[in-house]
Amino acid sequence: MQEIKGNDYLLKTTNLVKKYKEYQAVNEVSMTINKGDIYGFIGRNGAGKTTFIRLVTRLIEKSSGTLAYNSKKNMKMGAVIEGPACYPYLSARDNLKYYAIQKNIKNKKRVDEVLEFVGLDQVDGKKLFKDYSLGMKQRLGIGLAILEQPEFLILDEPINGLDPQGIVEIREIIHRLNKEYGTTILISSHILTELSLVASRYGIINEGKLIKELTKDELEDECGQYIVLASSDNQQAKKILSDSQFNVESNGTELYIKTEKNQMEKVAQLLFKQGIYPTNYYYKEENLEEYYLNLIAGGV
Ligand SMILES: Nc1ncnc2c1ncn2[C@@H]1O[C@H](COP(=O)(O)OP(=O)(O)OP(=O)(O)O)[C@@H](O)[C@H]1O
Repeated sequence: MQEIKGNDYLLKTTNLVKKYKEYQAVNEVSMTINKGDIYGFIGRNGAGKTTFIRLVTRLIEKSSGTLAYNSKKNMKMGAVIEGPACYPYLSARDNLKYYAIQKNIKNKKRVDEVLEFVGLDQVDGKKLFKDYSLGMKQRLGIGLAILEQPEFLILDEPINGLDPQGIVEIREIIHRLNKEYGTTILISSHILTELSLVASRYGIINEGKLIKELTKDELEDECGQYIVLASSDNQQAKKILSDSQFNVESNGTELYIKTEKNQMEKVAQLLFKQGIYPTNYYYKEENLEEYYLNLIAGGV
């Protein structure tokens, strides 16, 4: 686990609980989000992601535990929770202008800056929010959330239902916000492969409990790397490889040899010498999705 130095964290929760009657939607979650993180918050439907996000944005009251921000008294926070909250009969510009007035934003150029930042500056000004594509709606939602240049941005399932192009656009916005403005971002999703392209740290929640927190590097280390082998005699192959100190598991039809890619030749030679011939032989690196499914199943 990455060491958290004194003041590096932005948000720290300790044993945070949200109960609905006897049901613990968030169950003793101790999470740390560091300044500058793009924190990928992973969990399947009903795992407790939105409830946790509503707690940290103080939309709902916690039942117990602590929640601490390490920032100035009035830290600016922006959020898009359960879809963008925009006026359907206003254009992007008018939606932004309306929020700018509400939030008392004096900088007259800010609306144009945001429109450009989220790629909506070229959209026909007569087009209303209700007629936007889902991707445009999400981008405007993010635009509203960043109007005040928040230190912390929370995006709840921002890529749900988007087409590949829409996903790429949101990903670019997230990267730019983090790199150019140093915005700390919490992004929840169950589209794990997509999350793995943006997140620098991960928290995995299941049935209300945070079951794992890890950095991108730690995830790469923990994701399994193995040779997959089917052969003329799997049982004998397993014995030969185990005798040579390889860590081998079998699923009945294939062997999984936990080792590095550069061992492929050695493994093949060991088997050939004993007259065993592969019928299928390849190297596999487990991705975030497979790691997560294994973790949820208690397999890691
Ligand atoms: N206001 C509420 N009253 C009672 N139960 C609730 C309430 N809000 C959420 N829950 C329950 O808490 C659990 C967690 O819900 P939550 O919406 O946080 O999950 P989620 O991970 O965001 O899922 P999804 O991806 O489907 O939005 C669910 O079982 C849900 O039914």
